[in-house]
Amino acid sequence: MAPNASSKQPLVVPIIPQTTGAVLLPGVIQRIPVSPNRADIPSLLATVYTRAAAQKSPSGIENIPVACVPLTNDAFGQKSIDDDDYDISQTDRTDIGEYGVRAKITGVDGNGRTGEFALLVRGVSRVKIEKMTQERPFFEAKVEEYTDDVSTNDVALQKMFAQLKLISKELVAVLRISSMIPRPNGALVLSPLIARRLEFFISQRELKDAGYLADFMANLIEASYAEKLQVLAAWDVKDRISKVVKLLERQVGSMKNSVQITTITTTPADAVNPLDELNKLFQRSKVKRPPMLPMPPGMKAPSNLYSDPRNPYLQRPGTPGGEDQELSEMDELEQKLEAAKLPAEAKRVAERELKRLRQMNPQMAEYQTQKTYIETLAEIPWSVVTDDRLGPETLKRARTQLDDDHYGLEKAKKRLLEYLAVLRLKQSVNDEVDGQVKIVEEELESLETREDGTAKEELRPEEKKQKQDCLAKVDVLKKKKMVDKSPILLLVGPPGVGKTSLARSVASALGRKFHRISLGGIRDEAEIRGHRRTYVASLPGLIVQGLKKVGVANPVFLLDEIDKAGSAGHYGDPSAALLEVLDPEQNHSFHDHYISVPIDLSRVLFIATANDMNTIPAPLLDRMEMIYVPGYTTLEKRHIAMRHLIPKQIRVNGMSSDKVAFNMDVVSKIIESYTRESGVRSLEREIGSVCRAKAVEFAEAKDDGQLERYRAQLNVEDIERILGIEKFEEEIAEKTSRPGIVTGLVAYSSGGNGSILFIEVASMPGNGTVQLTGKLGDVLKESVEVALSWVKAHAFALGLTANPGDNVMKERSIHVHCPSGSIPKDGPSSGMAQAVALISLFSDKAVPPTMAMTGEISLRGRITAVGGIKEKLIGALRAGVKTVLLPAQNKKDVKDLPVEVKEGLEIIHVGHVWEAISHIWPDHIFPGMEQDVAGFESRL
Ligand SMILES: Nc1ncnc2c1ncn2[C@@H]1O[C@H](COP(=O)(O)OP(=O)(O)OP(=O)(O)O)[C@@H](O)[C@H]1O
Repeated sequence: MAPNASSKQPLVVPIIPQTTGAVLLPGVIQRIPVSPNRADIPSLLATVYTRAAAQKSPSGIENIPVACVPLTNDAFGQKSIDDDDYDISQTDRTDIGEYGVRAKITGVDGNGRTGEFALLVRGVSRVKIEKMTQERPFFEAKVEEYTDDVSTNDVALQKMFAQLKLISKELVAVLRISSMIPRPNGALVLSPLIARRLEFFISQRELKDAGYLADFMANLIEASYAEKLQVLAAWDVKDRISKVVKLLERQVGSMKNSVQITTITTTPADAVNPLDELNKLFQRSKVKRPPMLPMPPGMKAPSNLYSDPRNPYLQRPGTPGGEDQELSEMDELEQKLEAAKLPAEAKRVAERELKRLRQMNPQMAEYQTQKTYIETLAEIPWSVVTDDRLGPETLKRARTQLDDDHYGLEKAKKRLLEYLAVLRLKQSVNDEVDGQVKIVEEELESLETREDGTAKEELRPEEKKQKQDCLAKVDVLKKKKMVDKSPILLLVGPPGVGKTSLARSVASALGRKFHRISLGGIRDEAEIRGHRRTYVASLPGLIVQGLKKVGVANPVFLLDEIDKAGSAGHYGDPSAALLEVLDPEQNHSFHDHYISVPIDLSRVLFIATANDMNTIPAPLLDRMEMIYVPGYTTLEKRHIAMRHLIPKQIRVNGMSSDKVAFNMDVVSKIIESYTRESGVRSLEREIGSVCRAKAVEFAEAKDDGQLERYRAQLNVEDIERILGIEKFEEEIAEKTSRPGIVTGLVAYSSGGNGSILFIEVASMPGNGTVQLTGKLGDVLKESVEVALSWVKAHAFALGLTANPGDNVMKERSIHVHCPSGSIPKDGPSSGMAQAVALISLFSDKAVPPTMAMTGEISLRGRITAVGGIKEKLIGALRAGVKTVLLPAQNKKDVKDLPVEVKEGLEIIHVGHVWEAISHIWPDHIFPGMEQDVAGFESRL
């Protein structure tokens, strides 16, 4: 016996002598035509049927084994026999070959008109004839059965198997290429789909299937009768593989050389062409004839391959032993669509498109586009949702989550919790309504069923009325349900203040999936809405892509940097598309150009972020609820650093708290000398740099075996050594006090940041003109003029002119400049500072540089309220200001200030310019001040 085969018990089986050069191989289904002069087959069949009936076998004759044995020919030292010449009565046992294949008769295919018929047999395993036990009316013999016994540890076999797979795939590849070449009518081509399936089939085979794959491939290729007999006689798997590989190499070589392939099989004309059958099988068209497709070993071959659920090619995913990938692409798509539970409209479209796809030739370029579209439809989470974790514990859990992740931000957290509370309330109302609906529906059901559980045929009049009442009640209750139109939240604040991470915390507190869509720099509406399918390489928009990615219909979407999305331009208006996304009234039927079926976005919780509200189009802003996330004070930053950023960076950089330790001084040093920002992003970066530097130090000390020299605790000197020279110094320290320079305060709308601003006024000989530089807006220019008018009007009272009638601007011009780069400045809030700067210049008295001021000025010198007090004062404190003059009307804003600011700054409220200058220069006597103030007060 061959080393790679094992024998089983001998068994006695009827023999079907194979004529016409056909050779059945194990795992292959073959159609054996039976000519009228073959008397042996009818009697063989009769016996088989009788045996099957005696066994009461449910699968009929399939259970009765037979053996297909080729007749001997020259290759085996005997004669070659043609089908028509074959006469069983003239055949004796010497004409029957030594080797054959145990087979099952899987069907009988008859032609009622001609009386001809064919047997459908499936090869199971190789057999060797031991002894002929009967010759008439049909041959029967005692045979020994052999099955492949493959050792998976056999290295040589592994190599041969790899080679077999390789050359098999090459054959498919060559077939595929040759199919693309135009050929005469009727010539056989291998469809790309089949080729792919075939490739897949080959690559799926494992070492244990080595012999089976060799048989499979031998059946596919062009080979002479003798060569096929040699394959049949190759009991040893290695021997068989080497024979088949040689045949395959020859086939591939000849195909490569010839462009024209008309047929690749030498099977007789009336036998089934395997390629043809493969095409049919894989396309699953409704062909009548069973294919000559090899079945996996041990697999039952059903008589109808196309409908039998045991057919591996038809098995559904998940069924045991099923090769789901073997399903046709169409089936997979259909199943995907089914699983996606599309809403009615989408379903209609999907079915229509699937139908179109079925009619398309897979070689058409459009085929793939069409397929991708249907796949995208199936991948959109139409109905899949994650459970909102909105129970009694929600608010508590959300609070803890927000507090754990963020320091401070009380107002933002409060607003987010309010939002969650509303969401929960809505849901509990809905749950209650659902409960009531259920009770009414149960009532309805009991009304319509008899006691024995069967449905009543007709209702009594009073029952009919009761039913109508119930239906009306259900209607009313359903209307009571709160539609979950989640408001869109907009988090506005400077960069790095935790807007993104707040949104992330909300998502995790709700147990929803989180997805970030970056809108910065989007100019093309199609990026949000997708491209129409008529465009080449069209894709769905960011929203649909996001839905596909998260795979649920109720995620949290963060629309990051909504203020930086472009407005109407060359490529449509992205903000108009956003409007549709964000409007709770519209977003239950969002329209993506690519998908072109309305998509319900109402269950998505949108949270948008922006740095600057001013650039958000008004209609968009109108749809959102704003939550302001202000910048942090140094104190807050210190806490954030100690509690969140340092532990995070220590972890991220592979250190631990016993290897690197920060203290408050170190953190303050980093905040004050290396960062200047409203948020904490740079701070986090710098802390990261320090951790990395310490990691290097630690690793070096460890490598040198000098761990005792390593110091975990950081000090201020370490910071200077690690982070280099200080990046920022106190701005105020740069300035020495000079007449004509005043420190103003600004809150930049871009970035929500506050800072100080120097107003410089210089005087020069001239004719009373005023020059303004420093990127000043119109309102600011006007406030300079108002300030100048007041100073000119009160020049004498201020002691700037000798006589009441003199013009302070006579023979001089002034130049007002607001340095600090290209930052655009506008707004009236520097009016007071302008007036003070002019007075300082004309009177030659400097204003203390640590004093800053903000306030609008009226023509009569009154100081009125301004906005952005918190940012301005935080900025002022950061810049080293000690005293600030604020309008008296802004007293209420001071209450909300962080303690650190209140304690760090002396805040003086003033109502009039006179009041301001009396605080600035307390020792100076202005000649007309008392009279002017008295006059001013009497006019109030
Ligand atoms: N209050 C805070 N407590 C703890 N960590 C914070 C806090 N604020 C910000 N952070 C941290 O600062 C980093 C930057 O925050 P985030 O990315 O959320 O900023 P952002 O406001 O979204 O900025 P941008 O506008 O630039 O997108 C994150 O690592 C975040 O965890």
